[in-house]
Amino acid sequence: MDFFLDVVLPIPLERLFTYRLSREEASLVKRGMRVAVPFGKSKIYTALTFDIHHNEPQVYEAKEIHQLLDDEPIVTEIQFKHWQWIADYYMCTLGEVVRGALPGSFLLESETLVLPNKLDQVDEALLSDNEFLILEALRHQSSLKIDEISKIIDRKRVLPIVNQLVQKQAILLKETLHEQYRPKMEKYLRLNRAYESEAELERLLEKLARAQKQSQALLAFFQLKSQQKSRVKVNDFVKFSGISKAVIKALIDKEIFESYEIRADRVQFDVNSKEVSQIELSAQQEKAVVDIKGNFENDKVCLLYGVTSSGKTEVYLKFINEVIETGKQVLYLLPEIALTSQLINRLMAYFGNKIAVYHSKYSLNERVEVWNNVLHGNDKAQVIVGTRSALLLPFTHLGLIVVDEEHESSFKQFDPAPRYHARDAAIVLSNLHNSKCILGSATPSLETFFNTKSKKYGIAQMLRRYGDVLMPEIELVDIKEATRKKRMKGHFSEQLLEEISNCLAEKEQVILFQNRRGFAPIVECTTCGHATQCPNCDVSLTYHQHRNQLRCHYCGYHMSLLQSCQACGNNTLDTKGFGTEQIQEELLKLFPEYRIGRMDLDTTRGKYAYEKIINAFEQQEFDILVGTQMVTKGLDFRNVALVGIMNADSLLNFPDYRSHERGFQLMTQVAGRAGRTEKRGKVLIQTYNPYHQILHQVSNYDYKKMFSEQLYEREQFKYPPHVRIIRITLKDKDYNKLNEASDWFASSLRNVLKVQVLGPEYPTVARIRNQYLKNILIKINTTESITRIKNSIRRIENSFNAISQYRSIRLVYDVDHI
Ligand SMILES: Nc1ncnc2c1ncn2[C@@H]1O[C@H](COP(=O)(O)OP(=O)(O)OP(=O)(O)O)[C@@H](O)[C@H]1O
Ligand SMILES: [Zn+2]
Repeated sequence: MDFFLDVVLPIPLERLFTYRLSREEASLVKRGMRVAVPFGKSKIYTALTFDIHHNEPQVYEAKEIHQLLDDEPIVTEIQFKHWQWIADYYMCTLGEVVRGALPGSFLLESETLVLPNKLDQVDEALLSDNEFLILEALRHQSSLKIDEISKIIDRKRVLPIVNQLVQKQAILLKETLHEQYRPKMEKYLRLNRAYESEAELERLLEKLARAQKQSQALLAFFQLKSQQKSRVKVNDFVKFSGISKAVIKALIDKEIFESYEIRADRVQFDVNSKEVSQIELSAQQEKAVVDIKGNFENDKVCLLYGVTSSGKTEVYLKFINEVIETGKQVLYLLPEIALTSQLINRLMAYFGNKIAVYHSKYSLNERVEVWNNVLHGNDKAQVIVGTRSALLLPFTHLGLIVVDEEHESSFKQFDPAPRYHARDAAIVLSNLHNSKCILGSATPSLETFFNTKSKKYGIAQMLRRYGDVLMPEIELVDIKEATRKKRMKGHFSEQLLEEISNCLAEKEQVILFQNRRGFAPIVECTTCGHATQCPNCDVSLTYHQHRNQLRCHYCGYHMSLLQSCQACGNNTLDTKGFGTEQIQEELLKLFPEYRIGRMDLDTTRGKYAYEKIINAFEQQEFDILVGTQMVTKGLDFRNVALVGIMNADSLLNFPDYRSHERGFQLMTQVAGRAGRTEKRGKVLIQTYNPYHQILHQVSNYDYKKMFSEQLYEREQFKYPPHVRIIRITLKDKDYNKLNEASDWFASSLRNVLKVQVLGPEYPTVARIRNQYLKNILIKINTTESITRIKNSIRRIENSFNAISQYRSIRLVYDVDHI
């Protein structure tokens, strides 16, 4: 009897693909292993095995597999179930989920390039013959394809060898080139051991008697060391003593001091582990723990609704601790990579090496390592901290999922497919594992809070800050009046400037929030009104002063700033609106003696740029931090007394049913960064419209009012959580064709579905990278079967694809579009 194997290819194919297996291969294959298979004319793909059977495919000749790549499955049954759910629910293929889930190096293809890494440092004694041959070839050639390697060593089965060489750091795969993981190193200082004894030390001080600065440095070193009772960071030392780096260097050259480096995240662990291994919860936190447990007993997902700085993290820690004591795994999801670094230090202090981190900025190597550790249930990866893709790891016995900042829209993946919501997919995963799930937020999403009202989820609340610190006082500043009376300095009201000065005088720090990056979003001619547009997208170019450039934030197009207007030729170009760069620039003039940092997409491009800025602000190397919404998220700074929101109106005036909810969340979150330790913080919100209801809800911390008002509106106008939304986007370079096609699609939907169909409509930015876009929204009552509707949409899609002139059009489904 013949054996056939169904595999999942990591590409958008609707169906599984079938290959022929030998009897021997069939005895080795288990579901969830990788196989290399030929596909198309000449390509080799890595695919996942799914099913063995005896049914020969009818419409194509089944090819033989190329080779088996694993001895054991690398994907679990639960993962397959979960991924299938994601594919069905979010209307994509299982292959797309697989591609999104597996670390790239699991998916080597015939085209993958292999490059030499640290060839000189490789110990040849540890290489197999084949490994040696490959490295020899790489000494003469800058790169090799997998196929070429196959020829060199004269065998088909090369991927395991390639992986070995990656592990040995002898080679790099092309994708890894951009992603070299460099741990953040911190410089420390210590006294040469030769001077440890008192006698030697005295002799040294005598010797230095004439080098006054050097002996001062030495004394300061001892002072600091006895104060902080731990290792001495070079930066701390400079700040503490005012001793110049030149003097320190002189002492290092004389071999009196020694400098050394430690991986930053490990250091925290070394220092703190003894001091804080015990979690002492406040009464409020204890109560929350009891409430959450109550809900767990009823098998409910539980929302931990706790105001900013109420100490939600410690509550999670308590649960994490209990779960890992039973030997189970924990997944801790965060919306943003930036948040992981602050959190990891905190977690390490409690759980040491049981923590592993997983997100896209980690190298392929490390991701594979974490994958394997999770799969084998190793201690090293008992608690996984990660962003949404961590949800797709091969957990074997998951006991708890924490989704922190559950309201964040970055939990939803936009591009490419699978366009899943990590919070919702986490709840499904937690059900599959029979595990517990906590969602946490100070500003829960309307959906989640609604689910607690309808008793679908449980809720635990913490309405006071930890240590009973008062919530910051929020003041609305009317800048309409001030602008009219010309009493603004740049974009700063008198009140805001005064508060900043007071704060700086007290040696406290300030965060200023502006939701746009760059210098100014529009450069406009005051004579003819022409604004410079992106040639590829329907948006105005943003002015970036630092580079004297106009840039498109959608496609990256840039040009240098023109001297005169392209349309009328007059020298009357002026900027309109403002971004973070302009605020920073104004601050540099207003407060020349202070240090001003900026955190936005432009300053956080490098891999560790994020961490650097956050650390520098933590270490008070900046007095003021200007930022976009990056500064709003869950960061815990100790010394921030004032938060300023430069312009609230821009947050509330988006043409989007969510803009009020989002505005509330953003402002409340950024306000929450102020006054987290003892002294009450202050927040100033500048606005042209101080009567806006959302601003009042923000300044009174009235989440519940916001919730009920918004919920009422959503009910009136039929938006989530009262309906589900599927957004269909059509894309094409041809404007007319797109219009025709999207009309066709929308009217077919209207004919077939008995639900509300809106559009087609152009989005706010109707053309991106020369592709025109049109959206169709489908609103589905929560009582309706969403599966039935998706099936109908698929049938319409099939008819659509049968129309030859529409074939170039791309269709993108976004289920639960947010
Ligand atoms: N039980 C505790 N013992 C000691 N310190 C605590 C305790 N609970 C909270 N804290 C401290 O209070 C501060 C705020 O806690 P945390 O960062 O967990 O707040 P949060 O509720 O997550 O706030 P946000 O929503 O703004 O992120 C932290 O610096 C934390 O170390
Ligand atoms: Zn563009």
